[in-house]
Amino acid sequence: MSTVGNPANIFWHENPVGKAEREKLLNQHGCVVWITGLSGSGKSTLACSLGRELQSRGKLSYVLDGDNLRHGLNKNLWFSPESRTENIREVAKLFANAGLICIASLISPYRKDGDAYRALLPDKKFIGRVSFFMNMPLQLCEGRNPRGLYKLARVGKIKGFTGIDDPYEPPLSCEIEIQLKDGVVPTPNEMAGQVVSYMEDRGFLEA
Ligand SMILES: Nc1ncnc2c1ncn2[C@@H]1O[C@H](COP(=O)(O)OS(=O)(=O)O)[C@@H](OP(=O)(O)O)[C@H]1O
Ligand SMILES: Nc1ncnc2c1ncn2[C@@H]1O[C@H](COP(=O)(O)OP(=O)(O)O)[C@@H](O)[C@H]1O
Repeated sequence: MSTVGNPANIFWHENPVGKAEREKLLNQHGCVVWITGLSGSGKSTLACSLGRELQSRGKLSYVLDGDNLRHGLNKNLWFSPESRTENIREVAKLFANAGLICIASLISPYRKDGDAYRALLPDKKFIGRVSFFMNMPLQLCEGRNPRGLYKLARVGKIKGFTGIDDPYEPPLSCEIEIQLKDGVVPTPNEMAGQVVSYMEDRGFLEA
């Protein structure tokens, strides 16, 4: 019997420098800021603005964008339910463990996956997470239509597009929900400010 790929032959190596030491060095807590929402809801915009705000405060963050990962690490994944579940998952946890503020921006359309991410990052004291729901109406996202993908989905040239012929299940619980205020979209700076205040209040920005 072949032993290639047998998990019994794979061993965990403990690193003498632990997360707490890395965090002390960086003076911050490694955590995942999870941003979910429809395509065009503003996830990447918020992620960039938040990254910039944290940088200006001397905090080390890194944006993991669903689109970007699909250019490299996840380039073999497509948009089947299984692939969507696989996308990012463990990578965010690794970044948080490295002591970084990992800003994970991805549609993450299925509720059960959101629950799995929460289970993956269970203890706020060690690997905290802040879930963000960009609760923007489909009509607005579709109207923005930044890469013309909604149009293609509407005429059946892209199959299984989230919000059109594939579901988006809004999360049942999240730390922060971004919504229109009197029909107006908050500015990227306003949104980033909201997350930073949340993180400050909960001590994520100091070790
Ligand atoms: N079928 C289908 N459904 C949804 N989105 C699609 C699809 N095909 C391509 N795209 C583009 O891929 C981006 C979403 O990638 P994600 O990794 O965030 O999606 S997922 O979490 O795995 O569902 C998404 O980018 P964003 O607009 O940045 O969200 C789309 O531009
Ligand atoms: N708060 C905002 N105010 C104004 N325009 C926005 C805002 N957020 C996003 N946009 C615009 O909407 C489009 C889609 O945003 P993007 O961040 O790419 O969404 P997503 O990553 O969810 O697909 C972009 O053209 C962006 O400039």
